Amino acid sequence: MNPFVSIRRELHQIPELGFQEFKTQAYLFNYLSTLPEGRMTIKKWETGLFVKVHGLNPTKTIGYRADIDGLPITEETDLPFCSTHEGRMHACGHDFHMSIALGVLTFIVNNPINDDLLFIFQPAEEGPGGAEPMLKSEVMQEWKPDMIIALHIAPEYPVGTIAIKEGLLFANTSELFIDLKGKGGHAAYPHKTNDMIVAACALVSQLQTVIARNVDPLDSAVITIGKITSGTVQNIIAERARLEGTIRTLSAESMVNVKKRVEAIVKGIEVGFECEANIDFGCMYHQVYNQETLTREFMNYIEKSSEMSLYECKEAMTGEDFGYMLKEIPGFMFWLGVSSDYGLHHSKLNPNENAIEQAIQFITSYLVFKDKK
Ligand SMILES: CC(=O)N[C@@H](CCC[C@H](N)C(=O)O)C(=O)O
Repeated sequence: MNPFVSIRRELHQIPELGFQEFKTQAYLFNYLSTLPEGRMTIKKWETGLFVKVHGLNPTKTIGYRADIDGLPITEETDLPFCSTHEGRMHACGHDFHMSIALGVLTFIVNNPINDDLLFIFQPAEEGPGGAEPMLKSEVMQEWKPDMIIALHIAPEYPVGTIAIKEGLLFANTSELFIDLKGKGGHAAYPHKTNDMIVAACALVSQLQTVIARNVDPLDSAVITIGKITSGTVQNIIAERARLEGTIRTLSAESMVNVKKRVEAIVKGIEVGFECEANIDFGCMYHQVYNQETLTREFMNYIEKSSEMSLYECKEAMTGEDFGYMLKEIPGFMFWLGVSSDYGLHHSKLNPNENAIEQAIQFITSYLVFKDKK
C-alpha cells in the first residue's frame, strides 16, 4: 500500500475538533521527525504546525496549506479504519489534505528544489477558524510565503480531475446562533406559556424569506439552520430553543444586508412571540478569491499535463478560512476530484484513495515547475 494511503488511514482514525487536534499534531510531528534532519525547520503553533523546507538556493518561498481538523459527525462508513473517536469524523477530507501535504513535503525533502517551501498544517478550518490567527502569528510574519496554494477534496468530481476557476471560488460565510427564551409550562395550557418550539419553527421559515425576497436573484446567498435544540419531554412546552446555522453570500455587501434582515426578523419573533432573543454571528470567513495570473498559469499547466484533467468550475457556497490567507498572499485553491457517492460533511463520505498518490505526484511536479520561475 502507498505509505501516504496508510498515513491517511491512521489520521482518519483520530479526527479531532478545531483547536483540539493534539493527537493529530503529535502524529504529524512524529512523522516529520522520521525525515532527514537539516532540510526542515518545524515550529509548533497552537495545535498546528509550520514546516519550512529549505531550498538549495532560494529566491522565494512557496506556501502550501493543509487543514487538519475533523467534524462533530458519527461516522457510518463501516470502513476497517473508521474513526475511533466517538462522534467525530474526517468528513471533509482533511485526512486527505494532510496525507497529500506530507507526501509532497517528503518528496521535496528527499529531492530538494531551489526555493523554500512553507507547509502550514492549520487547525480549526471548520470553526472557529485557524487561518486568520495563523496568518497574524509571528512565525508567519517571519516566514511569509510569496505565493500560497491549497486544495480541497471534491466528492462530485472523478479521480484525476482538478476543478478550479480564476477569481471567486468560495463564498463569504458567517456562523449563526440564535437563542430564544420564552415561558415553559404544561402541554395542556399553551395560553399560559410562550412556546419556543413554535417560535423556532416560525423563525426558521421566516429566515428563508431573506434569501427569497431580500437577495437579488442574480446574486446568491444561503441561510441553513443545521441544528435546533429545544424541549425536554413530549408534554412540556419548551421554554428555550437554540438554532445553529450558517449564512453564505457571494458578495461581502450581501453578507451585511442578510445579517441586517436576520436581525430584523429575529426582532419580529421577539415581539410576536413575546420572548427574548439573542443572536451570535459566531465566526466569519472571508471569501476564497483565486489570484488570476497564478490560477491561469496553473490551469495551463494542468491542460498540458497527462496526469490530470482540468474542469473549469463555477463558484461554490462552501466557505474556507484559507480565504484570509489568499487576501494577503497571492495564490489559489483548487478542488481535487475524489469521486465519493456521499458528499462533504456526510457520515458516509468515502473518497477514493487513488487520488492521494496522483495528487502528490501532480503537485510535486507543479512545484518543481514553479521552482525558480
Ligand atoms: C469546505 C467546507 O466545508 N468548509 C466549511 C467551513 C465552515 C465555516 C463555518 N463553521 C460556517 O459554518 O460558517 C463549510 O461549511 O463550508
